[in-house]
Amino acid sequence: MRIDVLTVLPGLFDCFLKEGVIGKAISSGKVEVKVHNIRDFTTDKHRVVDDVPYGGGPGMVLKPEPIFRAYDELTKEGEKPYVLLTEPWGEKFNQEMAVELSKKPRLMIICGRYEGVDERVKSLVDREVSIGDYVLTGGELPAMVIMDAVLRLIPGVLGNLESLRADSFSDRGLLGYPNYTRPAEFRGMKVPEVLLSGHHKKIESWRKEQSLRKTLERRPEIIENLKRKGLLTKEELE
Ligand SMILES: N#Cc1c(N)n[nH]c1-c1ccc2c(Cl)cn(Cc3cccnc3)c2c1
Repeated sequence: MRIDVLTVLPGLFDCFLKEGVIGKAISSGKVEVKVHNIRDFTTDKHRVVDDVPYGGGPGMVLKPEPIFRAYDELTKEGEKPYVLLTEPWGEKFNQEMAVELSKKPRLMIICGRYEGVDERVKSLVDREVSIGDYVLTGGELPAMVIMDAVLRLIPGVLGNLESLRADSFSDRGLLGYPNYTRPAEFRGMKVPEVLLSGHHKKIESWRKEQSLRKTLERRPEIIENLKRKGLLTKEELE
């Protein structure tokens, strides 16, 4: 998969693209991510990317020309990308969308800043996406959240251990089970006996029960949704 990111703050992506699972996936060539500075697609001496909003109002708006120039330049060859625009009021991003996007051969993510992008930019966009009902200062963090959730789904990106963990639980949106490591007792708090038993079947069913219980308590709508889709097994429903 290739992802092109358009942003006026390319430096925000430096650590994200160098470290961890995503950094390894890029350095190993499993995925390709290119970050482009919208300023590099301006033609004036001052490399202006924003301007005051028509009709007045606070803040600045990202101009359409540099973004269109970037799009034209980056789509001259190869497959046309599926274009995302991060927006405060976009469609809510979720695991289902992450799975759908992970199947696209090429994505482009336009990250806005200031008060947003000129409305005409949306003629390039396939999906306006928000990562949640809270207000951030710009579209770069949402772009990193989306890339993280999508790229981990690309075959080969997760290591063996992690891919075992990425079972039907997390990918069904169920909450995770409790994790413990040494010591077996710490400040009077003991690790559940079952986890010390070495009985893999019992451990697996304990973890499944913990995950379902936590999901039912904290996010009952996820359980209802899975029930409706027939994605819970008979024993999971018991
Ligand atoms: N995704 C997402 C998301 C989220 N969940 N919160 N905020 C954002 C987000 C995404 C894109 C932009 C752009 Cl472009 C400018 N801003 C700042 C802003 C915030 C509120 C009103 N006007 C501008 C963005 C915020």
